[in-house]
Amino acid sequence: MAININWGILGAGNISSQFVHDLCLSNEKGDNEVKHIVRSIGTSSKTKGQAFIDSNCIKSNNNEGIIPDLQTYDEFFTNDQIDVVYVGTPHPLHKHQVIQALENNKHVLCEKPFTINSADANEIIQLAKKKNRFLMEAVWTRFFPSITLLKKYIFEDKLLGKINRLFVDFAYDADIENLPVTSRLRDIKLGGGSLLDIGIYSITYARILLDDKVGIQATEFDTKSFLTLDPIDKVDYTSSILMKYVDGKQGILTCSNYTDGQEPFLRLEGSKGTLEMWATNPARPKKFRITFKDSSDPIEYEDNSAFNGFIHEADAVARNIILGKLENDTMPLSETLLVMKIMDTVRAENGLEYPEDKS
Ligand SMILES: NC(=O)C1=CN([C@@H]2O[C@H](COP(=O)(O)OP(=O)(O)OC[C@H]3O[C@@H](n4cnc5c(N)ncnc54)[C@H](OP(=O)(O)O)[C@@H]3O)[C@@H](O)[C@H]2O)C=CC1
Ligand SMILES: O=C1OC[C@@H](O)[C@H](O)[C@H]1O
Repeated sequence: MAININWGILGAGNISSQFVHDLCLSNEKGDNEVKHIVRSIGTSSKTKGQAFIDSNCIKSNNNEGIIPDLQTYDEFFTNDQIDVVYVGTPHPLHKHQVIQALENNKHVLCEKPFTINSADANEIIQLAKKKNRFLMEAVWTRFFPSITLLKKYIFEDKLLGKINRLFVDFAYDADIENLPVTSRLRDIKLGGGSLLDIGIYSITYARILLDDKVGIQATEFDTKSFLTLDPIDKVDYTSSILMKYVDGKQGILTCSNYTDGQEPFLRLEGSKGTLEMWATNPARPKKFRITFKDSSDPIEYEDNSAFNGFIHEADAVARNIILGKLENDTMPLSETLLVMKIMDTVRAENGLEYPEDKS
């Protein structure tokens, strides 16, 4: 079945570029039943928006004959050719922009973290229900083929046996000291710090690999945590979370903006074997190896496709919308709330408050 889906891309920045790259590549290859059409770029600067179109090679021949509109944010939300808005702006803007999109009857795929706290997340989830629109947090990691395969190996085939521990470290040297204080990584008003930006992935891996359930069906767990707050910026650049599930298995989940992490960035230990994962960007699970205690042949997997990996979530969103679904089974809104609540708890334990927490 051919599916056409019309995207509006909000914010002509880094992640929107990477997302749009995959949509255009998919159209160019021509072997996807889903045609992703970029209808509009919502941007604060049309010059920047034009550069975005040029540098990402959005052309009529890879965009179903369409040259996207360049629109101000206000024009963008009332564009009636847009089916679904992709929100690719800094974290604190997400809430208001998701509300604007929903109020204009658009479906929404919103970048992680969905909002700054779970109360705000809940507010927009309720609005999406009221407006009868699809809404999802863009946790692209969950949609990679490697993750589907790993869940089968771990939970159905039980290749690793009984799972005992998971170590995940998302760390890269962001050269914080030399970034302008207005950078979204540093500025508390732009949701700066590591937990909401990259710690969310360490938590996501724990949710994927330590629990075969998702959202409201999740297995019970407990957490303890440490954040180190920068005395000047007042946000965290180092975060450590311990997670313990009711059956005793533990997650040791860390992240840092101060240092490049070691490879493999992830190790899952079971009674029969060990899973390790490698990635230049741990959000993209493109390579893993499972080794066995009984010396049977290891299982190795590597995804060498030219896609960044956003195509998997984009296809899932398009299919859900065409079917009239309001949320996605792989990344339901209750899972967003669950992860947001973990981050609320970690922040409360460590005194990290954003302006949004006070409103
Ligand atoms: N899924 C993933 O792997 C990744 C997700 N992200 C998420 O995407 C979001 C955006 O991150 P990223 O693309 O790196 O950020 P960028 O700063 O590169 O881009 C954000 C864009 O948002 C727009 N914007 C609107 N208001 C502001 C403002 N006050 N300050 C800065 N930008 C503004 C700008 O677009 P314009 O000028 O066109 O209006 C800007 O280019 C974050 O929430 C982040 O967590 C980020 C990286 C990877
Ligand atoms: O989501 C993300 O993944 C990759 C990181 O480099 C980036 O800061 C973050 O937003």
